[in-house]
Amino acid sequence: MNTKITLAIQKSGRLNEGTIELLNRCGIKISNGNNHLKALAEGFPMEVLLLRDDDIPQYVADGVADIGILGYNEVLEKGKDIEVIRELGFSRCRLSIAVPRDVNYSGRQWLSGKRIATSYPEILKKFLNQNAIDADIHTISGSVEITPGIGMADAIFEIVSSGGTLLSNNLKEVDVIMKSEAVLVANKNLDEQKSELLKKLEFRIEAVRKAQRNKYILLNAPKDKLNQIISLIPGMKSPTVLPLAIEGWCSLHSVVNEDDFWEVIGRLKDAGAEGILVVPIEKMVI
Ligand SMILES: Nc1ncnc2c1ncn2[C@@H]1O[C@H](COP(=O)(O)OP(=O)(O)OP(=O)(O)O)[C@@H](O)[C@H]1O
Ligand SMILES: O=P(O)(O)OC[C@H]1O[C@H](OP(=O)(O)OP(=O)(O)O)[C@H](O)[C@@H]1O
Ligand SMILES: [Mg+2]
Repeated sequence: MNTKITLAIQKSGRLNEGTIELLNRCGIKISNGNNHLKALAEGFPMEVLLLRDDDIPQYVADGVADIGILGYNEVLEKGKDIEVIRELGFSRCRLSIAVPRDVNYSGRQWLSGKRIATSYPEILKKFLNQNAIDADIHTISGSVEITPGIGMADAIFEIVSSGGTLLSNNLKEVDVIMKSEAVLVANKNLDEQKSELLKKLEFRIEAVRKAQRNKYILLNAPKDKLNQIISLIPGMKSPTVLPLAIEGWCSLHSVVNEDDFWEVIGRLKDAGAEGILVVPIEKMVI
């Protein structure tokens, strides 16, 4: 089968690094860098289009690209008829209302009659409609945070991550409207062969994401505490238990989820575990 799947990714910017890293972890290397609009991938039957992120929804909807990677915020803003396949766990941010630091923001109705600057007018429009707020939307493509300071707007609706840009422009975040992260999207009418390739890519992404969310854990445990310790780290099927050279002790190998990692470590120590080692997992297939 000679079919290739065409993936649209951001040429440069906030998504580019995370996208390339994810592809690399999936065993896919983009060969001729990012100086071209089109690149060939090694390690997967794939062609890559390097675009501005704003254009990706249209390319995917039209079928010029079969699949794409972009921020969920941009998918919502463009409102094209494309399918969101899965979240990818990078370029995490939120879209928030922010106002000058000295404003006494009493609630959403404060926005009534105000001028709000944004690069995401459609998402903002929907939010204002849902809350029955009548406000002026000023659409600009960048540097939204400077607009209140120069008297162009009373509030902004923008991407916030660390909050550093707001801080340096004397603004404060007052309302988080949505959360976003990079997502994999697809054209809704892929033929059978391309759907098959998409499934293979999803399988690789799933293995990488699972590995990122989990850690491999090795520890020594007194045999009389084994059952209690096993219940704390059940692992994929069950932990591996190996005898130690010292009588009455064994070594336990398992997998622990990153989210409850510190809590579990604390409980393992309380239960008598010693010599705890935690190592990253490269890929994880269940
Ligand atoms: N500070 C941030 N932290 C995390 N994610 C972010 C941040 N800023 C933007 N993003 C995410 O990355 C996406 C792309 O952001 P970027 O600033 O590179 O866009 P852009 O300037 O519109 O790029 P392009 O030139 O491709 O149009 C955003 O739509 C958002 O999903
Ligand atoms: O809360 P922070 O961590 O400060 O991040 C938020 C900023 O990041 C993005 O801009 P970016 O830095 O990508 O610059 P851009 O204006 O070129 O998009 C976004 O548009 C915000 O301005
Ligand atoms: Mg853009």
